[in-house]
Amino acid sequence: MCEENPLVLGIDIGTTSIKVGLLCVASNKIVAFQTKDTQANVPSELGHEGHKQNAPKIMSALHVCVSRLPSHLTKRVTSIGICGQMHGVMFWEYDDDAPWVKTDDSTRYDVTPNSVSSLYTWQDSRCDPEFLDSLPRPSSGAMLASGYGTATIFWFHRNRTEKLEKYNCAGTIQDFAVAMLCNMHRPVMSVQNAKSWGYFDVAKKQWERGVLEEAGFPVGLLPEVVTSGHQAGLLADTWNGVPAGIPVMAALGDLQCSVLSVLHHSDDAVLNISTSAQMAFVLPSAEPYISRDHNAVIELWPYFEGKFLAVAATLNGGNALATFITMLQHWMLDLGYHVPQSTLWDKAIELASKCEDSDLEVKPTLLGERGDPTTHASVSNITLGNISLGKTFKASCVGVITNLHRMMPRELLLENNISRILGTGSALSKNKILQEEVKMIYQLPVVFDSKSDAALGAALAASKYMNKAS
Ligand SMILES: Nc1ncnc2c1ncn2[C@@H]1O[C@H](COP(=O)(O)OP(=O)(O)O)[C@@H](O)[C@H]1O
Ligand SMILES: O=C(CO)[C@@H](O)[C@H](O)[C@H](O)[C@H](O)COP(=O)(O)O
Repeated sequence: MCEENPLVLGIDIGTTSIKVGLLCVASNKIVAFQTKDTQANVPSELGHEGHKQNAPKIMSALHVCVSRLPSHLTKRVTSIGICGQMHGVMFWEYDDDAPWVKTDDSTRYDVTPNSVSSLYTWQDSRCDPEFLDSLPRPSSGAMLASGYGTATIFWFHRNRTEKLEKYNCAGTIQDFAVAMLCNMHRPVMSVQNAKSWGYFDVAKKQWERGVLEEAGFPVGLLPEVVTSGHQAGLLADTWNGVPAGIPVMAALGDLQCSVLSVLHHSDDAVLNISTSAQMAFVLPSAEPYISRDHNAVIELWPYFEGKFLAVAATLNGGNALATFITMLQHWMLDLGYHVPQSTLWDKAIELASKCEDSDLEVKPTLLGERGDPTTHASVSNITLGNISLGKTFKASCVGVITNLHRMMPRELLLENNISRILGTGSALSKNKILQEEVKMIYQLPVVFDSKSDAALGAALAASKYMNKAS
């Protein structure tokens, strides 16, 4: 069915890895897929408060992924949808010259290192509670947290002014990718990503410029905002066989695309566990309302077609388990043994699967939470009988799901007529311990579809919404 049908290229620029897929429009199936860890984390001059990634390295991983797609398929691509890690911000300069140079072999763009900044991600915690309290309150009443783009820009404006003066553009990493592919002098940003930056009024589809200007915020850096699903531009050059001139959608949020990739019924919730983790469901009405009877920690995020997602978003998902594995690897190295992380993952999951249960109690909140940034991780109820590797890893997995359940309990799902959970995200699809704990803690039917992810969602969004009146 897909032999000659048009294909859509979907891209997810995640915090840990890039995912790219080719969607056959006729069958709505992915016909080719590539993924690559970006390994882009760089040490921050602020220590653990700062979380920076090397943007040129992320773009390089993107080019490698797309170059590995079969060329007989990439030449059939008719549009591109891109999503990625929300909230983060990077800066770049596009004056007379672009901060990227297309290579002659049409395989990639080389980003000019000193024309772009690092990516300051959603995990960045430089904006401590005292700094956040010094900022104007968003008039929309929405949350503002460390790692949100506008908060990070405020921090640089007040602490590293000279740094901001070097750049005239700002956006998420996925906005930068779209600007690069379409050779745009200024980026555009979708409502989904604008909301994730803070100081954005979704109803008016506008930045809260008045509040920001009054506080001295460099509003000239704010991108133009467009409807989610809007076309940003046209592919400026042939790219690994993908033909020049095809439409490229304004970049979307990874969470919304993860949901779109798997959600088919209004009584389904979507659990994404990637570097972070979220439980989300679509609110039926355009007027978002969610009962706040529980001590649930729910945010409302713009979805598609004017609808909203009710979301419990924790800062501590796959990253907490990855930190445990990295810690193990470092201990082994200290003892003189190099053990690949893949071996440690496999062994930890294997040993944990042999444990009936674990009464070790792990609170995995290494990064705190947006609603409680000063909290940290802890391990309690340690005995002589529960400190094996298997029991410790199992307790860590239980802790990740228990923490998310605290933010969006089973009762709240039932109140909103949710009868099933759909699982996405590599941390979930690769880890059967997490999968078992979701079923145990939520006591609902759970379906895991490793083929559904944000890259598929980005392609579906481009196919369904781009250049369609909505
Ligand atoms: N071999 C593995 N086995 C199980 N889980 C893994 C393995 N490798 C990575 N992970 C988990 O996958 C997470 C990254 O998931 P991914 O979907 O790539 O993230 P993102 O979309 O945020 O870039 C890591 O934080 C880690 O918890
Ligand atoms: O705050 C939210 C939105 O609810 C988070 O889900 C946010 O989208 C994610 O943490 C970031 O986009 C990073 O996502 P990922 O790299 O973990 O997939």
